[in-house]
Amino acid sequence: MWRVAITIAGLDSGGGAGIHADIKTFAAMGVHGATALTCVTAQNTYEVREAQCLSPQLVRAQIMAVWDDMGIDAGKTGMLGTREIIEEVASVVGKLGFPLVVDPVMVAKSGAPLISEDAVDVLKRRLLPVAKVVTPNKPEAEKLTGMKIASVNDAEKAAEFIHKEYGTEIVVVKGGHLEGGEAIDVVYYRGSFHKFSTPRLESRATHGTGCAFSAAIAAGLAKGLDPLEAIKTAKQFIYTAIKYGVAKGKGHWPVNPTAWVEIPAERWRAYEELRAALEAIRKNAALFAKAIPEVQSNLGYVIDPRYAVDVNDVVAVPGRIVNYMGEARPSGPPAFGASSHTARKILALVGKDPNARSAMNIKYSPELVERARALGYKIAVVDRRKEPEEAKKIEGGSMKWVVGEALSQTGGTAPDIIVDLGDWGKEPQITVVGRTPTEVVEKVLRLLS
Ligand SMILES: Nc1ncnc2c1ncn2[C@@H]1O[C@H](COP(=O)(O)OP(=O)(O)OP(=O)(O)O)[C@@H](O)[C@H]1O
Ligand SMILES: Cc1ncc(CO)c(N)n1
Repeated sequence: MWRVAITIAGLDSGGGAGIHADIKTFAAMGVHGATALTCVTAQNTYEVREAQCLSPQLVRAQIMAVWDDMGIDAGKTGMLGTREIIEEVASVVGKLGFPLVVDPVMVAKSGAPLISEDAVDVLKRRLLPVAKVVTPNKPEAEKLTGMKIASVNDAEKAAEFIHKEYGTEIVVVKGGHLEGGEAIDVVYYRGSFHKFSTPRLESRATHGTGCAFSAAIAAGLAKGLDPLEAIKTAKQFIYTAIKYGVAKGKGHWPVNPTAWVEIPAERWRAYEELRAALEAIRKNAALFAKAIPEVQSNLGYVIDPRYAVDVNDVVAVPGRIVNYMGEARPSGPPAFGASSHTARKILALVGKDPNARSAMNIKYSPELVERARALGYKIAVVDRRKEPEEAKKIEGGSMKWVVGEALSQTGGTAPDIIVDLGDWGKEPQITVVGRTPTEVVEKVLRLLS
């Protein structure tokens, strides 16, 4: 069943915070997102240049238009801009009664005010009493309580104070601005405290964290989750969104709410692509058997490089592709993290050329190199005997060296094949490179036919 969540918030033209972050979050969390726009900001990752708010009547009309048509299962507020808009929103929400998460946005990450000075009092006295959840960060909680917050203990005191003073049922004091190796959020709910924590990320992508976090809680409430369950999921969600942030802009980079669904989707796509390519090898098993070297073959594929971190993001064949009685055979179904050698080679490749996401090692022979030349393949030849001792010592250093050496011969983009002439105790090999495993398999097939 579809649920509807509404964001009552401002527009950030840079797409990092505000309604963009909220709508992406709603989509990623599987609820239908509706919007009541409050203000437009001309903003990017490092500054707010201009802002203009709509009339309170128009904000109300947007909420009512959604309500009268689809109903609203939960909502959140972000930038509200003026005291008049806050009063209007408090009045509508008080009347309609859907669960509301208030992110008491006061200043942008870049430091610009997003609410007028005289509005804070209206927010406290009018909006917080009709809200189900409020999610202040440290400076906001300080402003709402007049307390100084330097520890988890202080955060607990502030959370309880906010509940008692303004009547919001659930108070989440966020730990993004506190010190320590963990980002700890403190929740006050029905007379008890709860802590939700993740490792603190050293990340530049913190623009829109509060927006996406409160939207994720609202999405959970819209789906009918228990509030603590909604907050717990939102915490995992925001961790992923910060970790895989959008590396764009000169200031605080935008968080990436879609990482939550894009990463699992990417892994599935990569797995399926590899499976299809292995099927093609099976169909030509006798031909491929001729290309299997002593160390055996592997075929790997890395997920979208925006999300690839290590060998666990490369899908390959566990136990490699072997020559069994004259037929090439994967020794098992593909798995992530199944190869070390091939995976590190692909990670080195994709680090230099984002299109070089798949590779397969096959047997070396001068005839195959000749055939590649005849087919017009782009070829790089690497002499391992020239590899500096330092490269050999670093974990994964050899692979980086081979790939660096190869791509320096082909002007920075990956060749179709890398010929590795081998060294003492190292079998010479050919690595066939492509955008997808299917492309790699086709390239190998053409070489062998
Ligand atoms: N560096 C970090 N590593 C891990 N989690 C973080 C980090 N920074 C913030 N968080 C988490 O992200 C969520 C949002 O918190 P934060 O304090 O950043 O909100 P905010 O300051 O209101 O954000 P903004 O105003 O930029 O939208 C919280 O759950 C917080 O613990
Ligand atoms: C429009 C808007 N809403 C909220 C924030 C808080 O991050 C921002 N920077 N811009």
